[in-house]
Amino acid sequence: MAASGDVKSINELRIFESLDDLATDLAEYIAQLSEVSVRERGFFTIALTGGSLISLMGKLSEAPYNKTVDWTKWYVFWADERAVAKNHVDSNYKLTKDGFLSKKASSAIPRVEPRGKEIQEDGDEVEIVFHQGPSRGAPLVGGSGYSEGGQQGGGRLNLLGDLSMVSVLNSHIYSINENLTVEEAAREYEFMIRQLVKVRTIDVSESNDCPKFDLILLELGSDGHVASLFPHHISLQHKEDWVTYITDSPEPPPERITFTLPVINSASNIVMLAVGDEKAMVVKQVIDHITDGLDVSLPAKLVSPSEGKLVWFLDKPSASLLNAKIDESKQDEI
Ligand SMILES: O=C1O[C@H](COP(=O)(O)O)[C@@H](O)[C@H](O)[C@H]1O
Repeated sequence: MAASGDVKSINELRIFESLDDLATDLAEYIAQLSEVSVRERGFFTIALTGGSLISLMGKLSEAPYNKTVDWTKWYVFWADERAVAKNHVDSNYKLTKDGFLSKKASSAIPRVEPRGKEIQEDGDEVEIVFHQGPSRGAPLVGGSGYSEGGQQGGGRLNLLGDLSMVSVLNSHIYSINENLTVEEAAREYEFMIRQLVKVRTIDVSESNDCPKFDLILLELGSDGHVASLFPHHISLQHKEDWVTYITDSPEPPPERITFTLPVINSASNIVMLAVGDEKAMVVKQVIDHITDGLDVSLPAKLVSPSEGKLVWFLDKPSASLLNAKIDESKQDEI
């Protein structure tokens, strides 16, 4: 595994012709990870963030996933949250609930078209899957500091009835407590995660005892931030805490809670998402520019799973400035 900040830590770049293709493949990827985790561990622990990520994973609520994903085994967390009320427009919880967890289905079919490989500037080969054109492919086979169930008792499991919704149990949705100070909320969230690690609902990293989420989904901010880990911020140095807080976010709102880097880098799988041409420069800086040591000016460069896999999902505009050299001769082999 490559050192932090080294581009070699990226295991795969996926670049898509359209947002629709990206969303289709993202849903398929998450569904496959869910299937593997449920088969191997009996649970799927997924940590979400905000931004356009939530709408881009919306196809999971559509056919076939609405019926094939074992939603009852999902445990949902937030890798970062803004310290606002849960019904506030800035809340990542609200974004997820409105845009995903309570979404009705339609009937799209996921498609994947793998195309090539990329040779990085340093000579390392990164698997690259280049997606283009109208999709064609196969449907998936197989299948507050407190949880929502803590408030309401029971979930909205509807396995026997309406299958058209994302049927995650309310008791498996671990939102951050809006009624505490940001410091208390971070502490309480970490405590709750520790309890779930203790009983192995959340897996554990053997190398550092950190929680090992099955999947953490991150979106690259224009300034290179991920979750609520911002450039040059002291929180980038936090090694002991699993969850920390900030009160001086450069982007509003100022108070936020975030997973620390050791937790992010202990995940089994990390998805890094960036879309739109406004992300093109920062994508280039993070992927193409090789730096020595810890580059605290671009937190996304510090995302480097110690045992897991990091896959980038980009659309063409966000990837437009990359020095990606696509090996055309290999495109048909993949
Ligand atoms: O503040 C946040 O921003 C990122 C996405 O960055 P943006 O520049 O696209 O708005 C998001 O992933 C993160 O969860 C959130 O809190």
